[in-house]
Amino acid sequence: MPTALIRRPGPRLAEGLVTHIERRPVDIALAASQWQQYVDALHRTGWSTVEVPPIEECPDSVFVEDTMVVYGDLAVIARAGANERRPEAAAAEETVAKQGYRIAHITDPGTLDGGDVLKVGSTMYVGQGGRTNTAGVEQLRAAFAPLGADVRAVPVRKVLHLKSAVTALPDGTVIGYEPLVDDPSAFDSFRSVPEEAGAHVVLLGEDRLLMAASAPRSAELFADLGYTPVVVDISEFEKLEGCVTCLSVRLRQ
Ligand SMILES: NC(=O)NCCC[C@H](N)C(=O)O
Repeated sequence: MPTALIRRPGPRLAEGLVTHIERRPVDIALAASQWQQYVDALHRTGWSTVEVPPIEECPDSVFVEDTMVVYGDLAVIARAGANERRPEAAAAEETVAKQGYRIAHITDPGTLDGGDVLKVGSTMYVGQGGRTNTAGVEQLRAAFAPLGADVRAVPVRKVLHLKSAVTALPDGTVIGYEPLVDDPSAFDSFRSVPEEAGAHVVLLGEDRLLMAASAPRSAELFADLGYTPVVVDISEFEKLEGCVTCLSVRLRQ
């Protein structure tokens, strides 16, 4: 059974960072119930989950994907591009180490957020220009090249993270809402979707795609392509520039 790391939202969630959008009030109780529904969707589709212990002082800690990049048997622990988020990494590292992963670190002067890394087979696209810097990309390449990964930097300026702009379908097609993709030609294959949140899918296996309720037309498009959308409402996390990908770290091996 595949496993996903998750991290329960804390009481300060509403104070999470916003960079590219206007701040809107977050309903904490609704966020808690949406988080539970996200976790339930993982369980329903055959995933087991492991909780990283919550860290109450960090409002953005629920976005656990940003703390690491996992490929093969190695977890590279990120060094967040936003100072406020750096304390999130330690407990995430302990949790993934307990799952049997070898550990490496992004170190000063490197910065990297897991949300900037999109893996498509052995290609690892890394968004550079926001939270992730050149040194972060180089360190990631040094860590994963020995495992056969081809680490490629791609520009990200219009949105928070690379995976706020693009993710990939099970056949490797990169999908994105074009007005927010800096350079669609950076990807081996690219297909546009009609909504911003339609660019965000988590591959659940067996052609199921976890996606947000805010992208109904994209869900229809994916259903027409033969995929099965599994839809969750994550409105309270979207107010903090979060998407379905960032609420878990999928451990696929
Ligand atoms: N991987 C992601 O998309 N993470 C979302 C992080 C949102 C959070 N408010 C932040 O600005 O860091």
